[in-house]
Amino acid sequence: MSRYLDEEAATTESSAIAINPAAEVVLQWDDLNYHVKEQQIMRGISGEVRAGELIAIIGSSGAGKTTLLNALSGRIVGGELSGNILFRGAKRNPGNFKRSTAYVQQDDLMHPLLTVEETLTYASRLRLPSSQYSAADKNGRVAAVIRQLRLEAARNTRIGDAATRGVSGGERKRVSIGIELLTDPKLLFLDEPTSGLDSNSSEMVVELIKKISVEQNTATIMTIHQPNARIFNMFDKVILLSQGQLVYFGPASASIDYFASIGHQCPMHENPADYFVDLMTLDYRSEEALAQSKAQVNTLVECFAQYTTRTKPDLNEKHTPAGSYSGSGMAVYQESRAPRNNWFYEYSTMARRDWINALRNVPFIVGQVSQAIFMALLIGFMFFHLKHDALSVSNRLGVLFIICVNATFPIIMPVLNMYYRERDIMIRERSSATFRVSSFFLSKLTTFIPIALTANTVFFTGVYFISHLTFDAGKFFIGLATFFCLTAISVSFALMVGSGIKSIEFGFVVAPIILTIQILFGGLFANPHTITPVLRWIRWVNPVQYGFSSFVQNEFKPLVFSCEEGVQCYSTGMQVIQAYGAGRFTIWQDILLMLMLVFVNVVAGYALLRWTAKPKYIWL
Ligand SMILES: Nc1ncnc2c1ncn2[C@@H]1O[C@H](COP(=O)(O)OP(=O)(O)OP(=O)(O)O)[C@@H](O)[C@H]1O
Repeated sequence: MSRYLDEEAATTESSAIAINPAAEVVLQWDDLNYHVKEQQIMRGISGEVRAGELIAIIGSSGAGKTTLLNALSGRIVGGELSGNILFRGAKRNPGNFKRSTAYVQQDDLMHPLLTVEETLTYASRLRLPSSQYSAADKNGRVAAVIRQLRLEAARNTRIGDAATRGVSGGERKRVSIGIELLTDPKLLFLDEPTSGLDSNSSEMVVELIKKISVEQNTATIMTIHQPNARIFNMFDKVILLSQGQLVYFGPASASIDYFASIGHQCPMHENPADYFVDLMTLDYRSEEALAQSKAQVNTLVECFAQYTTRTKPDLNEKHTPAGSYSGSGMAVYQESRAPRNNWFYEYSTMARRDWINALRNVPFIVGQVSQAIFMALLIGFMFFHLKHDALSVSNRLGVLFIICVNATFPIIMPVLNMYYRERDIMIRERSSATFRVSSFFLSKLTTFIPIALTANTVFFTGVYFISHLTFDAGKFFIGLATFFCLTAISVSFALMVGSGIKSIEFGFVVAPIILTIQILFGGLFANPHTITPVLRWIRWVNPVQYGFSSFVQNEFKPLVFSCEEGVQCYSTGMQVIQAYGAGRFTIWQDILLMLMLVFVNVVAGYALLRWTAKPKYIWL
């Protein structure tokens, strides 16, 4: 089969790269077109990549590099994609394709508080099936990747982020690549692996990618904006794109001769990539310049189209895939499915990682504990040493209500914030089919709830004793149980909002609105029985009301108050309970209903996360 410029290049003396025509064709694509609404973003792109080859997609900004990479890696969302893509000679099956390939995203989304070694170790535990790799094998794989990517010196450095200094940009990129290499993929995609790196780090990263492609016989496709000459020479082949169209696809070493043959001789000392990108870029400085550059791009595209009509690859031609495929080239590729780890192993690995992350998150822990202590002192002294006179009724109600409110905002907002950050990492990890959504969700729940409970026990105990609510062990523990339920509802509510609403900005608008409604209808400001029937249903789903009702009954039931003569006041706690509509359910029923709300939030959060985290990719 002919392959664009391979044959000529392999025989030209100027070709520095030995292209192996016998290497397995790992991915072939033919006549790829992509539109979004009326806009045609990619037009008639064809090509292929072989085992051990490194191909770079080069073009100016907006040329369609990422779109092509996403189409090839099965990550196109929205729009209309047409054409043919074959993986190892057969049509792709999304599950198997994801497991045999790896994709290094442009943004290195990783847990900032883990060290390089920990990051790779947890990734190896989650990605490599325990049925095939023992713990020692997994550690061996991590050690090999650390060596291969020259990360020895940084192995104990934390990844870091904008807030905390960690590894350098180049090391960070190498860790991202390392995570993907753990599974020894047949096909590796990298989106702008050099973006944001200085020239030395960029060269080192591309050199490593090249070495890995050769040593592991991996077919590698990467996008790159404008490589320097040394990087350009490391590519086996390049795909030059302009306006979503192919200007050149063939060996990097043959590109200069090709452009010279169509009248564009690259000057001696100019970087070929810069020269080609300049030729392919539209010039918006004036109308005339734009028309000229458009005409030039059209000519380049036409020249290449004419050149390749003679050598167009035939996608129905069979290759020899390592996996089995049946029938014609259009069969679905069926490489044996990689087994998953069992659920409990996945969950315990993630829970351990989450605990490390949470405990190292000093601002989160300090914030939770210090707000608990501060609020305990503030509220405790605001309602210091409650008496049993008429005035103490409203104070008692006030302190109980504030305890409920303190179990909402101060817990939900930080948990939501942390969850959003982790959810993005999870979506990146899930795009390589690393683990189940259920183990991720439960691991988050079982990390956040104990942390929130510990900090808030300090708050509840402080307020309870400083404000002198009824000193009775039974009452204290019932109050604590009520507070625990409210805390668990808040954590599960934060996870539900974070799972259901993809946009952080929108999530941070919706959550406070719902909380404000819960507080307004919580039972202190309006008697639940007198609320208009149109809004009365809110009480069924309002944890603040169940919590307040439970606290009020627990505190007020046996109390009597001394009323001054001639002044109307509540003389017994039962009168207060009735006046505030707090006795609709018993304390235990309130607690049970709160536990049911936790359950509903957890189930809804899990279902929403499954739905929102499910990639909606278009497949060919
Ligand atoms: N889903 C989409 N909806 C609308 N326009 C899109 C969509 N996807 C891509 N485009 C447009 O298609 C063009 C190519 O985008 P793409 O991201 O592939 O370019 P690129 O070459 O990777 O650019 P850069 O180097 O700046 O990342 C751009 O003009 C972009 O705005």
